[in-house]
Amino acid sequence: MADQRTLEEVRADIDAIDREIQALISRRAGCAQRVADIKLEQMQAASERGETPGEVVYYRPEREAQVLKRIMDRNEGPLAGETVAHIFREIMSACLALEKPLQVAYLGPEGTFTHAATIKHFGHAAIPVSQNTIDAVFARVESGECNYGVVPVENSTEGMVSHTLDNFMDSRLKISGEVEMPIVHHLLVAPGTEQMAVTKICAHQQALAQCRNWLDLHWPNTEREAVSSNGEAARLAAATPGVAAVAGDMAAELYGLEKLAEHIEDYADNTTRFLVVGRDEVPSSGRDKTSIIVSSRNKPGALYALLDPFRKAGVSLTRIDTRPSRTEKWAYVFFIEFEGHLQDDNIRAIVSELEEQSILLKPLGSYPRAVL
Ligand SMILES: O=C(O)C(=O)C[C@]1(C(=O)O)C=C[C@@H](O)C=C1
Repeated sequence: MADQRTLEEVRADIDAIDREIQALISRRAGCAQRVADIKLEQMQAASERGETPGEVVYYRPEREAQVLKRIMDRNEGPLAGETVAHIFREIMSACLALEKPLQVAYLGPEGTFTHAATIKHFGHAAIPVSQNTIDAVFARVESGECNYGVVPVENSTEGMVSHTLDNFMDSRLKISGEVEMPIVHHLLVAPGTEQMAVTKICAHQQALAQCRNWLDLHWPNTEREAVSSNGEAARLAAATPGVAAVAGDMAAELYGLEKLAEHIEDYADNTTRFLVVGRDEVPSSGRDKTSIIVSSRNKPGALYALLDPFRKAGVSLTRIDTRPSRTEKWAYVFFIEFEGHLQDDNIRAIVSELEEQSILLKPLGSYPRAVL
């Protein structure tokens, strides 16, 4: 039967539902506060037992991934599952901030896609802390100044971010999570800037590369300048007459820029993947990935020998990349990523087999597969 309610009746129903939702959110926040007390009590008890008293870890990525995955799996519409999950992402972010506000270092400045990935993963109640370099993100987390860090690790058109992989070679940080962001570039200018007034286009080198064909077609004779980040490009466009920036929506919003052209990336499914780094290992969430660094002697069949344990165990590899070892000329290390958790028996067996035949094996962490 068609819905016969009047506008006033429907709005009265919405008001009643909003009161219920608000009451439930407050109850949920109260539960989060109780969880925080329990975590503190558990840490104090461990310290009294003489176990090494670490810091209380309030953020639980495995739990958050489970909550968000369950939201999406049981969603029945009319809102899309991802939309509802984003709402719960913000509720959990606010609940976690009640327990302990997180300081999250990211590759800045404000307006970069890494900034957007940080907000997407941790929600708006986290405190993003902009860093000028990937090295600085690792350093802020290693020093304890920040709780976690977010760094770019690969782009679907440009490949791996080698500087991130190199940092993992020496860092004791663990991977705590991953974020995937569709990379949508626009040509941005200060409000009121006419197209003919643009004399220079600024962007991060990767953004210039990802929009090369579009720029060659539409702006073949305009100077292009690679700058440190898309956020910096947007800042220059806002401050310098005649400068346009290739950057995303967050940069446009932060620097008050207008879009001369939208979606100028050459490949529609252009995606960048980011890694979340922290000081603690993450327990199994049930839907995990593991990343390791492994190196073997430079001999025939060395790579086959490294991959065969995964084949025998039927474990899917999701990524494999190489980087110079920096310690031995023409020796390489492999960054291998695969499904499963270091706590799983089959993964333990693979790792112990790799340890026997490699000269270097460094687990970088097991972490929940991206849900949002
Ligand atoms: O379950 C916990 O450990 C909580 O702290 C609660 C909660 C939540 O709001 O659901 C909040 C923060 C954590 O990162 C995970 C989940």
